[in-house]
Amino acid sequence: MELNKSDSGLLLPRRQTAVFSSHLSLCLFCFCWALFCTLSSTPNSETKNCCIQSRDHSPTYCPFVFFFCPVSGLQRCLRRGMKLALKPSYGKLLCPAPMAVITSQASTTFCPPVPARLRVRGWPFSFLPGGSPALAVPVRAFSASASASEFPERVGFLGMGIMGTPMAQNLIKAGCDVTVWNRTKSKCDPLTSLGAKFKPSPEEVAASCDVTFAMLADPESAVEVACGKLGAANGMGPGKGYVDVSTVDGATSKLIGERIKATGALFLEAPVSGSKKPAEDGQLIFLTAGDKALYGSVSSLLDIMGKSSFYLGDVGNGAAMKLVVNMIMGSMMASFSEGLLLSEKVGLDPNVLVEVVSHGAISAPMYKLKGPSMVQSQYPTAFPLKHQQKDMRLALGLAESVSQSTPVAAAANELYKVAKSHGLSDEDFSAVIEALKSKQ
Ligand SMILES: NC(=O)C1=CN([C@@H]2O[C@H](COP(=O)(O)OP(=O)(O)OC[C@H]3O[C@@H](n4cnc5c(N)ncnc54)[C@H](OP(=O)(O)O)[C@@H]3O)[C@@H](O)[C@H]2O)C=CC1
Ligand SMILES: O=CCCC(=O)O
Repeated sequence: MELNKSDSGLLLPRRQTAVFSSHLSLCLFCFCWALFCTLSSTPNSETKNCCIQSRDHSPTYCPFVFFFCPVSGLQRCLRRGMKLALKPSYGKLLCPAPMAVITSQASTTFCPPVPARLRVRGWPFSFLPGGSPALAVPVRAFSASASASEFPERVGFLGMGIMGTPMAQNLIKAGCDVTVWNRTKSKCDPLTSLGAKFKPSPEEVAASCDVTFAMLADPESAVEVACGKLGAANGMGPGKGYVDVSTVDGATSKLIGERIKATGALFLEAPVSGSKKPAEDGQLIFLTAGDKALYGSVSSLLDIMGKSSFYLGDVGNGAAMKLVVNMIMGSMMASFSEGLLLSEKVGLDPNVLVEVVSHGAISAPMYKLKGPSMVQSQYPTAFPLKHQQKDMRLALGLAESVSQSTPVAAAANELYKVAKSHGLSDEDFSAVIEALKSKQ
């Protein structure tokens, strides 16, 4: 066997020397990387409320992730007593590339949720029975005057549709104690199998939770669930909060808010921008208005479900902002549909049009996401067409209330109505293109 003389004078096999030096280089690289990132990073709004979601990370990697997390200012967050939450995007943003891959891997098998009694406040590690370390989400009690750093203990969620389901799932995965309800009970099954509790009415959910979210189809269902016979308002009271994340008009939101507040509870409207995929990825945008104390109290929950939130003042402003955004989106989609069909009619490849648009000033993620399937007449539902038409109708009502002229949106609304009359209500709203085809 060939031998090398090491610096210390020891004689080592040549292969061992090579292995030793490659390990040494790796350690050196890791150390330099951690040092560089620690020095170069500061806690920002991304890291401020971050916490490690135990289900998203294999415990094998958790300490590894944590080792690198000085990197991201995470240890500094901890030292300052901030809540910790690590989202895959967080990993992608701040960790080196290989880490991004590791941190975005979900591992429910190896990293079970941390039981509340085993969580250690202010320290991210807890030890599960069997000795496997997992990362814990510190949980604190909710109060109406809670600051942004507090975490409501028991969270209710009403409405397990396309949006409500992934939003509630993200809360469960983050370690929240979640209780769910849905008109069609079977849609709660995926949530209860993840650990959620079930209650048979909105009233009972609200009565058993500190804060209750509602994600319902339209103004009628939002009012029914909040103020109806077995509605959430009956279970509300001082020290509780109700957050309506459905897309409704301002008048509906005010009605619900008044009913909730009459019980002594707090109310926040918080409709969301972003569709099915952002809901799954915890990347929604919340447009909130109402009780600011409640906004502060639930901000950590909004951070789990979304990437940003706006506080817009009085109830009605969040609803108005959401309707204006969706009015623009509805018109954009109608116009895009016309463009796709016109390009095809004049002998162009609509796929190339999608590509051209994506390079220019009118580029929008929505076109890139939905264009290719629209060309193939496929409309996998993320945002149901019936909801887009509802939003156009409500936006036109808003415009009417202040005598604002909106002829483009009014024309687009007609197209959505035609699409609905062709049985496309439950297709994605991009199916509005079919209304233009059938006209010809
Ligand atoms: N999908 C999207 O991309 C987005 C949607 N939104 C908005 O979010 C809200 C929900 O959307 P989404 O999840 O897509 O819609 P879905 O149609 O998938 O879900 C609607 C939910 O409302 C419930 N519901 C409907 N009518 C009633 C009623 N009368 N009483 C009780 N519950 C009722 C449904 O219960 P059941 O299961 O029993 O039918 C279901 O839970 C809408 O306001 C929509 O405009 C906002 C942003 C994006
Ligand atoms: O209300 C639906 C919004 C859909 C989106 O923002 O992509």
